[in-house]
Amino acid sequence: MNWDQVWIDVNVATMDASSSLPYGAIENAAIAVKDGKVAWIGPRADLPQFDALATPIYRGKGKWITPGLIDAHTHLVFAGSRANEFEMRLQGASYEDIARAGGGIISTVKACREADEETLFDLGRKRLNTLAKEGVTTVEIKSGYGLDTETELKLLRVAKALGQHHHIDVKTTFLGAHAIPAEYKTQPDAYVDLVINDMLPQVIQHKLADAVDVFCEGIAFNLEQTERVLIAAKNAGLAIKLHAEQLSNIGGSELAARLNALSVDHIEHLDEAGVKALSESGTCAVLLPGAYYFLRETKLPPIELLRQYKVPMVIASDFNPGSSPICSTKLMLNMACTLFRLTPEEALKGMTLNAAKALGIEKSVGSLVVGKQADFCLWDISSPAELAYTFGVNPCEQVIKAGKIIQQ
Ligand SMILES: N=CN[C@@H](CCC(=O)O)C(=O)O
Ligand SMILES: [Zn+2]
Repeated sequence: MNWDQVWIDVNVATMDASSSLPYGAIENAAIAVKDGKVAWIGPRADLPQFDALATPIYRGKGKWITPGLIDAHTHLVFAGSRANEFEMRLQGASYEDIARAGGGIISTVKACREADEETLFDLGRKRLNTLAKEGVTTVEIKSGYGLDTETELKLLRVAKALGQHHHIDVKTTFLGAHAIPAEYKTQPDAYVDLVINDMLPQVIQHKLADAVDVFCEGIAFNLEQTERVLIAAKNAGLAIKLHAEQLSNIGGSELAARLNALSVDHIEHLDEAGVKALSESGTCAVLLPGAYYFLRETKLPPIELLRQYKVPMVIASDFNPGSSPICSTKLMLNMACTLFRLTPEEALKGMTLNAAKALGIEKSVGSLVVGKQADFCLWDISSPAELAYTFGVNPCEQVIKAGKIIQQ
């Protein structure tokens, strides 16, 4: 056999959907990589003969390999800070009070309109570096802090550039319909027209987004406005996603399911009819424990129903300055278990295979099987449950992206 690299003496949580074992685990395993892809994976004892003198061999000393982590929901290109709102909330104001008074998303919009691309790029790169240290190999980045054509395009250009200059793969999502900007406060439908007729065509023309998202909520866009944006995106051939049922239930998830969205995100207020709709359409449920924690929400997402209806559950950081200023996948895995009562295996699946599904890239990443991209991490842990169990220690020893060691 002629391989580029081989990892031996490792245990692998493959997250292979066809395995009946927890985590799809193969103990005392080996992985061979060729041309950036997994060329062979299985028990070490079955590893075919290869030219051991000509092939770099990495010995894992019994440590664990998992697929590279995928953070499927972030707003990580932003300027400014909202620590003042954190203080206001500690004095009794709610997230909605602050948003309705012109703070919240709108205050980050002001900072992003003022920031130049270089500044935004530098901020974004530091955040990607932080995620990479914790094993992230793919991240989704949304726009949505511009709310005018120029700034929305600027944020997407920065997100794209980050993907081109960083080892982490970046999937971009156009979220022009994130909030109603002050200039359109009294005419939200005219803002939706702007999103559809001015922003979206330019996003498409410059190939700036893989998907389109809308914040469907009482403080943002109603069902009808949401549907208009999602249909325009679909007609243009883009994938769609939705921020839905975060603070109330206005039926966003059922709409998203009817339109075959890749995912609905937040969904604390989702009911059984909504869960059923997701299950029928194959739409993923993206759970965001960081926002749940930071906003001190009390309504839990319907985890048991999601299990019952076999809706793929995804865990993401939602990293943003307002509702989840937390740039840590490890903490998300932990909170998915402690706050939402997911098992560590469900949480890890939510940041690997199911996260890939939520981005429409599950054919190439998300699990370790022959033919998929060789994106994986070597962790100094004694069982995969430790990834969700500990926080504040970083057991990530090596990150491999498309077969290249990008961090060790
Ligand atoms: N819910 C809407 N959007 C973001 C919040 C962004 C903000 O508060 O800046 C979220 O996913 O939580
Ligand atoms: Zn979000």
